[in-house]
Amino acid sequence: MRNLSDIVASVHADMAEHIGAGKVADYIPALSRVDPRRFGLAVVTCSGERAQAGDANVPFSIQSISKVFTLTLALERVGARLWHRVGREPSGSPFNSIVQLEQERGVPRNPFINAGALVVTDALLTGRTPRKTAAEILAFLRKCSGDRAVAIDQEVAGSEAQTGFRNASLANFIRAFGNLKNPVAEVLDVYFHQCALSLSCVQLARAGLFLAGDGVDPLTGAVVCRPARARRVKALMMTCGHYDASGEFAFKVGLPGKSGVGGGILAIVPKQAAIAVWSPGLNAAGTSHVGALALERLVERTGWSVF
Ligand SMILES: NC(=O)CC[C@H](N)C(=O)O
Repeated sequence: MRNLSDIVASVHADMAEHIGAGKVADYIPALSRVDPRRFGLAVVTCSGERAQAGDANVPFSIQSISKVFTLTLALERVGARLWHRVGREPSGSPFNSIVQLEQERGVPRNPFINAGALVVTDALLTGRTPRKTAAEILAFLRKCSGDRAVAIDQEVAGSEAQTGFRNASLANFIRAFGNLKNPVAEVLDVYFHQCALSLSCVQLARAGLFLAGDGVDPLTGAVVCRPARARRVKALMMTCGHYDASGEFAFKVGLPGKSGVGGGILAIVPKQAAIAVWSPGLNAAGTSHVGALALERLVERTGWSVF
């Protein structure tokens, strides 16, 4: 393999003709204002090697990528009991779909669709206030990234609340089946704050590195979760991380990944590295168009596909 920095630079160069493609999320002003020509890429390996390109130090809204971290936290807190309340199968439906919830009696298909993420957030909230819960999620991201500067964008959180009618519907529907334990307003409050976490590619790749290290941060030795948990979170990222485009991402990239409508993607190379890419233009499934393409090229050149 060529030098990692050279590969990352070559992927960045190859994206020049694609940058700007896709549709920037426009459901809230703070996202619609983002320049579609932004592109960042960061890689951190388990041996501490780092490479980055473009806007890799510019913070962006990680949105649904936060679901990877809340799932890890909730599993640590409530253990396997969580699986009585949320499934582990791909949904084949868009991230904010409600259709399966009625047929499946309020048990969401998986923790990465919005319905499932709301149940996971509810599990984190039990016994705590929304404020404390959001603060714990933020503290977890700061711990994983090793960066105290990681923050929640309060403007994004506020706009999510003003426009979150779908999420409110999902939460009320789940609550009607008894699968939310806390008041809907509190669950939504925490969920909107976790979606508003703001990290750069460098911070996000670093934060995800414990998943490459089987639950242990390979650079500090800190234990984040048990190896089996890290393996399972990665399995779900592979099968469900991109909603109804998860099969396509596995086919083209071949890594466990999680997308967010802010245009970020976190991808994990088991035992080797964590990668974060950011380009705000989305495909129809809400995954960064150029981000997915950049990962495809990176994996071709590193041989990092798990398949
Ligand atoms: N896919 C996403 O990133 C969705 C997150 C968005 N805030 C929502 O809940 O609708």
